Amino acid sequence: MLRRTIASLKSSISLHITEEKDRICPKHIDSVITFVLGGPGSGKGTQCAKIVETFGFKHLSAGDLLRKEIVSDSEYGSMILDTIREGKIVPSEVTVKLILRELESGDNHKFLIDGFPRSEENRIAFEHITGSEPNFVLFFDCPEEEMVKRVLSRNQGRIDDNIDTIKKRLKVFESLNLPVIDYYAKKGKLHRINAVGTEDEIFEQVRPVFAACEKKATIT
Ligand SMILES: Nc1ncnc2c1ncn2[C@@H]1O[C@H](COP(=O)(O)OP(=O)(O)OP(=O)(O)O)[C@@H](O)[C@H]1O
Ligand SMILES: Nc1ccn([C@@H]2O[C@H](COP(=O)(O)O)[C@@H](O)[C@H]2O)c(=O)n1
Ligand SMILES: [Mg+2]
Repeated sequence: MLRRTIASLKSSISLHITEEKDRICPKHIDSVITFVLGGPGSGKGTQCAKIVETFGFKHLSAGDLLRKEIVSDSEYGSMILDTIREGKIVPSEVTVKLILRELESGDNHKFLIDGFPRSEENRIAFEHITGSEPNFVLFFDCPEEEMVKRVLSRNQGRIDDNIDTIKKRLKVFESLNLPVIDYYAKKGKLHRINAVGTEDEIFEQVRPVFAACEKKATIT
């Protein structure tokens, strides 16, 4: 059902989704969708790798999908590159389209959507287009100083891993991403994780969230 609706949606997504007909409403969606949020360098990707290994989720990193789009022949490539270099947010329709393509591919129905939604605009676009909400949301809460230290020593050749872009990303995190985190906290969907400590220590806070989700799925 989800696949069919997404397939029909793929051709209809444009940069301005305003019409009712452009929505998909997978009411019977049986997927588990987890949003993974946190500032730059808070450890989202690192912890997602552990969740994949332990709980078999499929990891979709919005940033990775956008970076792949830059190196492909995408019409959006140069716009995405400029946006990432400036630490700003790519228009939601572009990012949601990339996420939907991944949700549609493969057999896995348990998804970690890392680095999304980064703004209320992202959140609303996802809800509007898919007609669905995340089952729960992880927030890796990390002090700025630690995030800056981690990003500057990441050494993966990312164009945004420099002090100027990090400062911009931190401002964007505070102004656009924190309201989304507050939104899910108010909805009772947020799991706040203290992102300071070793990778293993942090994962020991993450593990019970997914263990409870598995238990619930067994019972229902
Ligand atoms: N608990 C930790 N302690 C120290 N370093 C860590 C920890 N977790 C991750 N790192 C390191 O910090 C860097 C950033 O981690 P990661 O890429 O997982 O962050 P992220 O939240 O995905 O960042 P971004 O939003 O920029 O993609 C990496 O080099 C990673 O190895
Ligand atoms: N929802 C998103 C996610 C990311 N971006 C852009 O990509 C950059 C890198 O993202 P990471 O998750 O890999 O840190 C980010 O700074 C944004 O420029 C986006 O626009 N929308
Ligand atoms: Mg990451």
